[in-house]
Amino acid sequence: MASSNPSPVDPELVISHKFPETSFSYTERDVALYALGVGACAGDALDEKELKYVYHRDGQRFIQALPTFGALFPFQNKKGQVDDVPGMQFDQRLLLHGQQYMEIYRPFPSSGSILNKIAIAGLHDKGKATIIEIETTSYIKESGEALCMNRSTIYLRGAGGFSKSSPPYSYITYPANQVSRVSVPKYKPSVVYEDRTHQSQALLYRLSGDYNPLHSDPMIAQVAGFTRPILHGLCTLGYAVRAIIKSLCNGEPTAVKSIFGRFLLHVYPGETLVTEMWLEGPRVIYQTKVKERNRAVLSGYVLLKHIPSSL
Ligand SMILES: CCCCCCC[C@@H](O)CC(=O)SCCNC(=O)CCNC(=O)[C@H](O)C(C)(C)COP(=O)(O)OP(=O)(O)OC[C@H]1O[C@@H](n2cnc3c(N)ncnc32)[C@H](O)[C@@H]1OP(=O)(O)O
Repeated sequence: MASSNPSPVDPELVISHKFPETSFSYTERDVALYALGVGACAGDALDEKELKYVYHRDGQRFIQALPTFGALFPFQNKKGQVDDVPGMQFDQRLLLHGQQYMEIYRPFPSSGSILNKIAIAGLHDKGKATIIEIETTSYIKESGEALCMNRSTIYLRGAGGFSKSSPPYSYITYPANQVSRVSVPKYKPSVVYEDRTHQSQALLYRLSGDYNPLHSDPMIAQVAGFTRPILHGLCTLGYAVRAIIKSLCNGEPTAVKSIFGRFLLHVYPGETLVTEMWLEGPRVIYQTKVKERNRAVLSGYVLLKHIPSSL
């Protein structure tokens, strides 16, 4: 007899899905708009470590892209979003960004044409939620050189419970030890950096390509369980990584090799982000807290190319 309450996820259909390749172009204006969206120069328009992200400082030829600029590339996938995946039924308003992992292979040009190759990298039944992981590898279109890889972990509240047997369904295509939750050290952080987001931060950040109404529409935010629109997870990650580059890498955006972040709790625009950093060789463990609520909202690590000498 057919069930009146069909399973929200058909795992075989989901993991066999093949996304088409997608391409898009960006300009220096996109690079600068993104930097403003993650708070560059917000506290000081003359900031000598950050002006280069938004302006051709001292005759500099190109605006320099922050490494997290590459986290925007998956959002240009017109045909590479979770709602395009057959075999998935979920309420889009309950979707949350759970984790982000990025590998950066070469510095981002200040403008360019990009080709995205997209694949399902994970699917997990968490009972009350389903987690889907989407991996996007981005290439310079003309040369075919790989620029970066983004693996986005998406937490779909209310869409779990599809496993037919125990243990619950879990599938990944990558080494399990590559992305795991970090334990924040018990000892004092090497550096602490504080940044106040603006009330309109999500409204500014969305112009970089993530138009999810959870970040702009008060009614949708309430349906999703929040008192008002929340900040994009990748905006918070952009603040944290910018704080690390400024504090430990003298503002040099090409110092970063890979980035991992787990979104622990939502952030409301206007709140103050306090990022604590622990330097362990070339690896920076970090935790970002919201000062007003004294709650951790993000933790992870950034792997640098070299051990910083600026401390
Ligand atoms: C292609 C690119 C597409 C990208 C789309 C992104 C679109 C964006 O516009 C959307 C956003 O930016 S949303 C804003 C940013 N994200 C957030 O604010 C979420 C913050 N985190 C939370 O609220 C909770 O951690 C919450 C709710 C996520 C989980 O909390 P709980 O329900 O209490 O979970 P819990 O009971 O602790 O754990 C259940 C199982 O889930 C795993 N888990 C928990 N948090 C996770 C997280 N953040 N990421 C991944 N996995 C997570 C737990 O490990 C647990 O699994 P297991 O039992 O196997 O250990």
